Amino acid sequence: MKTSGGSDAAKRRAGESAAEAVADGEVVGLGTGSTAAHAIRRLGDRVDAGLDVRGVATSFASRELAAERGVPLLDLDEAVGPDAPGIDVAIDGADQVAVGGEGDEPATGVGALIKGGGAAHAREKLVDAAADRFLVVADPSKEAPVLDRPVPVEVLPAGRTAVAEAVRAAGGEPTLRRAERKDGPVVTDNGNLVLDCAFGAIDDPDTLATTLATTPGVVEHGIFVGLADEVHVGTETGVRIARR
Ligand SMILES: O=C[C@H](O)[C@H](O)[C@H](O)COP(=O)(O)O
Repeated sequence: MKTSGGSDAAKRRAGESAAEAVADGEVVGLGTGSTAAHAIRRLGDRVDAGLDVRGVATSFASRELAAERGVPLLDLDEAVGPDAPGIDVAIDGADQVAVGGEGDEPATGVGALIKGGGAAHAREKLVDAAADRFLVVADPSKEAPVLDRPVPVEVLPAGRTAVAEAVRAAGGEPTLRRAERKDGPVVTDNGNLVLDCAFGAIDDPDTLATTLATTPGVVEHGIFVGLADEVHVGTETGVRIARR
């Protein structure tokens, strides 16, 4: 599983805090990444202790971990739809979270997110957007007043050059994500490629999200606007919770 900056203890506090917010009987979206993994492990512990939940995985990795930890699973197609239970809450990590507050003040509010460092953002957005409540789990290294990390963009393989041109025309610099342990590109769980697109400071995430979403060949981009309800930020000593 991919890991990122920030201490594992802080990630664990964040993930466990969100897992504790899940109620008996709920359907839970299971995010991807090193922070969401802590939430899945804690949910597994709670299932062992008698909690009745069903998880909806956002990736091959989150499905595997949930199965290993004994969390019962539903496919997304079984969870949403006319006679389906729906998704009560999703717990997912982020690569960057726009928050209010200045300097050393505690973060206030939760704005747009950048996700997809693990190339799972397409399925994550499906699940996170379908949930009644979306809890982001993060460590302080993910908080920023303005989003400025490269935006992961999942593209159809045949569209990668055309999308890269469109990204340049929109003021971005695309880089094809390459695999660390094989020669060649990262291939997503959906069989597509990822362009990491650097735009510098993103002052208007909503407009950039629309531009990327309407570019032919883009399967999904990693800007999540207006979806997060809470962010659980694990620190070295505790957890801060900021709400939308
Ligand atoms: O594609 C991966 C996801 O969007 C992750 O939730 C995100 O990259 C954060 O991962 P981590 O908690 O490992 O930093």
